Amino acid sequence: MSSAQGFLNDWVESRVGLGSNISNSRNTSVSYNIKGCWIPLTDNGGRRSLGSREEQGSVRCRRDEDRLGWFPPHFDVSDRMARLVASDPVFRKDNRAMLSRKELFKNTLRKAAHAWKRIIELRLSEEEASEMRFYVDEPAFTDLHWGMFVPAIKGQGTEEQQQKWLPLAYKMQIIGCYAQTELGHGSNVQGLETTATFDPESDEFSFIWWPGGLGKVSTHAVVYARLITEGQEHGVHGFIVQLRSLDDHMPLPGITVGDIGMKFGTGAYNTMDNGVLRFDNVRIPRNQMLMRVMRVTREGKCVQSNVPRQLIYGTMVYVRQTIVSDASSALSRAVCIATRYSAVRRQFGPQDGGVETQVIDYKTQQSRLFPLLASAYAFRFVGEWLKWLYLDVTQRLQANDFSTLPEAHACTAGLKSLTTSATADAIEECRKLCGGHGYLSSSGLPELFAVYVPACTYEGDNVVLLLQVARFLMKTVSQLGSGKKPVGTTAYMARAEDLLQSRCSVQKAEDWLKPSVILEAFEARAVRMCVACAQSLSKFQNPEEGFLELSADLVEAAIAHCQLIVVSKFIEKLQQDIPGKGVKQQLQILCYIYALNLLHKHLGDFLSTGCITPKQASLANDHLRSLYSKVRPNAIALVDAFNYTDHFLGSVLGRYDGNVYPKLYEEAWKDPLNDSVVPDGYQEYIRPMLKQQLRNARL
Ligand SMILES: CC/C=C\C/C=C\C/C=C\C/C=C\C/C=C\CCCC(=O)SCCNC(=O)CCNC(=O)[C@H](O)C(C)(C)COP(=O)(O)OP(=O)(O)OC[C@H]1O[C@@H](n2cnc3c(N)ncnc32)[C@H](O)[C@@H]1OP(=O)(O)O
Ligand SMILES: Cc1cc2nc3c(=O)[nH]c(=O)nc-3n(C[C@H](O)[C@H](O)[C@H](O)COP(=O)(O)OP(=O)(O)OC[C@H]3O[C@@H](n4cnc5c(N)ncnc54)[C@H](O)[C@@H]3O)c2cc1C
Repeated sequence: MSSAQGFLNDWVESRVGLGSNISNSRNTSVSYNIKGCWIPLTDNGGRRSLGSREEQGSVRCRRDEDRLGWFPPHFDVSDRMARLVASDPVFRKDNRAMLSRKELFKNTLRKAAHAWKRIIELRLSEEEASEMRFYVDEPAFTDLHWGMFVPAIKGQGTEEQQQKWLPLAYKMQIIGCYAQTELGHGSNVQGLETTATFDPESDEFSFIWWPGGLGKVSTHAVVYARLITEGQEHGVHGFIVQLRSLDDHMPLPGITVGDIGMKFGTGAYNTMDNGVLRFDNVRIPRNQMLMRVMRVTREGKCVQSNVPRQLIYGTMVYVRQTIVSDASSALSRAVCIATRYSAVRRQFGPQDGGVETQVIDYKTQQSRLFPLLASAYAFRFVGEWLKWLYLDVTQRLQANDFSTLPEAHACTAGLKSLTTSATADAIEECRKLCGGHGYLSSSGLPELFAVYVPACTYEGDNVVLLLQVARFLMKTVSQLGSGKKPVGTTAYMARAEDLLQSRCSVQKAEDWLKPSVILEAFEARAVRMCVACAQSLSKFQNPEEGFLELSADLVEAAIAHCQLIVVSKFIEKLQQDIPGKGVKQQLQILCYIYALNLLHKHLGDFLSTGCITPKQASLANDHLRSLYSKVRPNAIALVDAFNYTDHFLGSVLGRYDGNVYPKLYEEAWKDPLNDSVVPDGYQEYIRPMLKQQLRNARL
């Protein structure tokens, strides 16, 4: 097996030198198997050999029986694509922060074109291509083309429209974006001002619009606009619009298009050409309206199909679901950097002058870091479950069963909100966990934060999305007495009466080790917060007014419900058969840490709703502290299990070999400021100043 195919996991004693290794420090050793790779969990000071994983030729072959069947089966694909990208100089990314916007963007185009060439040459499957794009690790127009333009046509186009447009899109003969947001309207999709007016005379639409989309690359867009026919409005629909000539890339007549300018951070999301688009009486053929939900006849009549009109929002549901899995990736990446560096970094230490303490051994470091590690696993599991839920709802929709659509909407909206907010905060926390060096661009964390943080806004502002969850929850509560049994993620509400009365049974710290106890505490908290909101709402004559007035409380209730989903899916995962000695036990510890840390952070909710007593809260905290000690010996193995190459991590602090300090020094010299010893500007500005002071001194 070549180094490009395998995963190095030889754990050997390495030299103990300040900051030159990643190590753990106590004495147990269990085998650990995660994401299909064999990893010995160790804490015997079992340090790994130096040398980045890409460079190593020695590989321990994985055995099939070591695999965790319940992980997505794509480990091999993912591993192969990661190495392919890491070994290709075109995909180099360590110079991004130094490039001007124009250079940066051109380089992104080069990478996208090169990736496409490799995809064709190597005849990569869709899964392989998607993994390759992931490891290239640079936001680009292709994300929107594959992630939104294609799904919009698939989900909202008729069969005939799919047959016409999809082959062109699959072969990249057209490149598309998703143009929905306007200058004045993003969250409020119904309020879009762009109109598509049907003109029966010429069988064409006309548009006036301002979108956020792709400013420099897309030849086509799915544009969302309010449909007007026969002088009447028929809601927002998607329309395929050609923006640029396929010959010379010039905008078509009536179209003004460009980039909206630099965004947050250097490098970061500026590889993406978010754009401005104006239509001035642009005309498109009638059959370019996506007509799965509603058809417009040649005469301009609207014919509603049997699918619910919410399907027009279907692409957003799809993307929100992918964003939850992406949250786990971004979080695990930041946690991998912070954990490895925390094992390398030493500060203070024994009074007798021995070696200083690894900062990972400080309880404060553990209490900040390990809940984030637990969250990375929790989000991975909930992301897998959400993928399943999405596939399930898609299959049902095809069979004209629309019953689970509201739940799918609530789950994707709520979990997108919960996981992206937590991940953005966590990346920043990881930066702080790395002390001063975390602020260096070469730590990889500032760029990761800048690239990631818009996920809290795009694809639905996180608060707006939680309000959607709250609406769904209030509807569920209001139907409790009507005999309609809540199902799926709200099934626990069927036990509302019991949960409103229940008393937590914890008497000693270990009682918090029972999954049923944890689940019940989270269920009781969510139900009580939802019912309290519903009761407050019922006091308003106008429910919409009440909803606005109580929106902050409703958001809290929605968060409680979404956290319950994550906790319960983690617990469900652990009920499955998990091969590998000690693996289940480690995941159980992470599960408890995830849940008990949330409990600790949201203690106000649990205490004020009477779900637990102050004494039980204090026992939970005691227990949480003891769990950190159990994670500590395996912390490095738990982040190695994410199987990230050094190229993908893009962090000097997170290097696999732990060789942080020499590499930090090396990186510093690469900065263009160090190209010359005396800086440009010395003669103009510094020298005259110094001379002036000299003259003044002489005077
Ligand atoms: C080779 C490479 C391969 C692959 C690449 C793969 C993947 C890449 C994937 C993706 C790319 C990822 C990231 C790219 C980065 C950035 C992309 C960002 C793109 C965007 O931002 S696009 C714009 C997104 N915009 C929004 O999200 C707007 C948010 N607003 C809304 O969603 C809605 O307007 C609203 C829900 C907030 C309110 O809408 P409304 O006013 O119409 O709704 P009501 O509150 O009145 O509700 C009416 C009714 O409808 C229900 N509802 C609402 N939304 C949905 C939905 N989405 N699905 C189902 N049902 C929905 C709601 O519950 C109400 O129901 P009720 O029963 O009547 O109560
Ligand atoms: C990097 C990036 C990429 C993007 N890519 C695309 C793309 O490809 N295609 C596309 O069409 N769009 C895209 N967008 C736009 C994005 O989808 C919107 O910005 C997003 O949906 C938020 O809408 P908004 O900007 O109108 O926010 P606003 O709704 O104006 O939000 C502003 C504030 O108002 C609050 N608020 C709004 N409504 C309510 C309410 N009802 N109750 C309480 N509070 C409320 C919000 O919580 C927020 O605090 C992108 C945005 C970014 C940042």
